[in-house]
Amino acid sequence: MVMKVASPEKVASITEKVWQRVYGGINNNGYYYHHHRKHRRRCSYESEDEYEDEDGTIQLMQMGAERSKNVLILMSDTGGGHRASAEAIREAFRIEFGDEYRIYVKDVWKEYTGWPLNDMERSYKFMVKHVQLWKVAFHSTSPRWIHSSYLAAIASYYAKEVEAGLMEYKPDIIISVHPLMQHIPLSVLKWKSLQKKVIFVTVITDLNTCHPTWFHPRVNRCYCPSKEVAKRALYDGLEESQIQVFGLPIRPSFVRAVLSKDDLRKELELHPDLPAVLLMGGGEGMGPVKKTAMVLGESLYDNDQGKPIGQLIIICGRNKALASTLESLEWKIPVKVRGFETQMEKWMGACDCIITKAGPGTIAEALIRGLPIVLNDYIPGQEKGNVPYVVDNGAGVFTRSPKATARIVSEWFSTKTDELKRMSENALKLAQPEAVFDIVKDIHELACQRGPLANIPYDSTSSLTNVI
Ligand SMILES: CCCCCCCC/C=C\CCCCCCCC(=O)OC[C@H](CO)OC(=O)CCCCCCCCCCCCCCC
Ligand SMILES: O=c1ccn([C@@H]2O[C@H](COP(=O)(O)OP(=O)(O)O[C@H]3O[C@H](CO)[C@H](O)[C@H](O)[C@H]3O)[C@@H](O)[C@H]2O)c(=O)[nH]1
Repeated sequence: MVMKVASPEKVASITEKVWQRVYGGINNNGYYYHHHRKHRRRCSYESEDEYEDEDGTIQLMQMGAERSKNVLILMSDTGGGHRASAEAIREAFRIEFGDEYRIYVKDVWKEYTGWPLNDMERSYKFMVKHVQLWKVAFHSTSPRWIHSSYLAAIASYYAKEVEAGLMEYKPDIIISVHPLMQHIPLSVLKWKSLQKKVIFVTVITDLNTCHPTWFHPRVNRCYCPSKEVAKRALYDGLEESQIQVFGLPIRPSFVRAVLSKDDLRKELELHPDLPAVLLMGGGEGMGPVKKTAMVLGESLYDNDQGKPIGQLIIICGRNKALASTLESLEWKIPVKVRGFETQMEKWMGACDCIITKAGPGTIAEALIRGLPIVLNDYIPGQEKGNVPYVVDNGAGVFTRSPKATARIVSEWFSTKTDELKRMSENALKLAQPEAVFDIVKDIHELACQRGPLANIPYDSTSSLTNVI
C-alpha cells in the first residue's frame, strides 16, 4: 500500500500531522511517542522524499504511520504452553505499542496443510500418552540431518498450502513459538525471495533440554529463555548476535495486575486462613493428579486435632474426566476442583505452593508468583531438564511418589514453614517477569532497524510453486 500526497512542499507538515495523529508527536530528535507507551522509542524513518513519481507526486512508502505492521505468530496446541506464550506476546505488543502492530496467532499448518502437519495436536497427545514412543521420537529426530531432510521434504510437498497460509496474513514479522515451525516457513520465504524483507524470529518455550528443531541458522533472532538453552543454540551453530536471553514469555496479567492474597481468596471463594496448595498437570491435566489429590486429602487433615491443616485447589485443565471424578469424591479438607481456567494468575496468587508436572509455562508462572514447586512428573526430552532447573536453584523438589508429595506439602504447612519461605524467595530470584516485554521491545528494535516497512510483494501471481 502506498500513500499519495499532492504537493512536495507540504510533505513535511502533512507527514508531521500523520505522525502526530498516529503516534502522538515527534520531538526534535526525530523520536516519537505513542499514547499507549510509557517508554520512548527511536524508530524514525528519514526517507519520505526518496519516493518521487514522474508527475512529482510524493509517495510515502509504507511508513509505519500509514499502516500497522502485521505480525504472524505461528503456534500449535501441542500442550498448552505454546498458545500461552503466543498470547503473552500478543498482549505485550498491545500494551507496549497499541495499534502499531496487528497480531495474528495462528496454527497455519492446521488451517492450510494436510497430514501429518494438520494433525500435530493429536499426534503429540498420543505420543506423550505412550511415553516411550515420545522418548524414541524425540531423541531419534534430534540429529539435524534427520529432522532437516524430513522437514525439507514436507516443505516442498506442502509449499503451495504453506505459502497461501503465510500470505493470507501478509506478515512483516513472523514469530515462531513452536519447535516445528522454523524450517518450513523459512524455506517458503527463501523460495519467495522474501527472506531479507520479512523478519523471522523464534521464541523458545522450553527451559532447558529443548529439541534441536528450535535452532535454525537463518532466523533474525532466537530468544532463549535461559542460559542453558542459549548454550545449546551456540553449540547448534547459531551466532551470538542471533541469540538473546530474556526468559520465557508469560502473560502480562501475571506481572501487571498483582492482587493481594486475601482479596483473591475472597474472590475465588477459598478458605481465608488455611495454607493452600495448587495441584495441576499442564493444559491437558496430565500426570498423577488424581492419586496425589487423594493422598493429600488425608495428609492435610490433622486427625489428633480433628481439623484440616491446609486446603487443596485442583486445576484439571481440559481433562474433563479427571474433573468429574474428583468432584464426585468426599473430602475431609476444603477442596476446590476446577476445569480449564483462564485466569491462572489469580489461582496461583491465592496459593502458597504448587504441585505440577514439569511444564515450562507453569514453572515460569509459579516462579513469578513465588510459589515453591513440587515437580511430580516430566515428559521425556523437552521437560527433563526442567527438573534440575527448579531443584538446583532451590525453588522446589522432585518426586514421582504421591505419598512423598503429600508428606512434603504437609511438612511445609506445619513443621517446615521456614523451608517453604526460603524456597519461595529462591523462586522469586529465578523469575523473569519482564521477559515478554523485553522480547517485544527487541523485535520492535529489529523492525526499526529495517527502516520503513519493506514493500513486500504479497501478490497471488508470483506463486512460489512456479519457482520450485
Ligand atoms: C522418520 C523421521 C521423522 C523425522 C521427523 C522430524 C520432524 C517431524 C515433522 C512433522 C511431523 C509431525 C508429527 C507430529 C508430532 C508432533 C510433535 C509436536 O508437535 O511436539 C510438540 C512438542 C512440544 O509441544 O515438541 C517438542 O518439544 C519437540 C519436537 C520434536 C519433534 C519430534 C517429531 C516427532 C515426529 C515423529 C516421527 C516418528 C519418528 C519415528 C522414529 C523412529
Ligand atoms: O486450566 C488451565 C491449565 C493450564 N493453563 C496454562 O497452560 C499452560 C501450560 O503450559 P506448560 O508449558 O506448563 O505445559 P504443557 O504441557 O501444556 O506444554 C507443552 O508445551 C510446552 C512448551 O511451551 C512444553 O514443550 C511442554 O513440554 C508441552 O507439553 C500454562 O501457561 C498454564 O497456566 C491454563 O491457562 N489453564
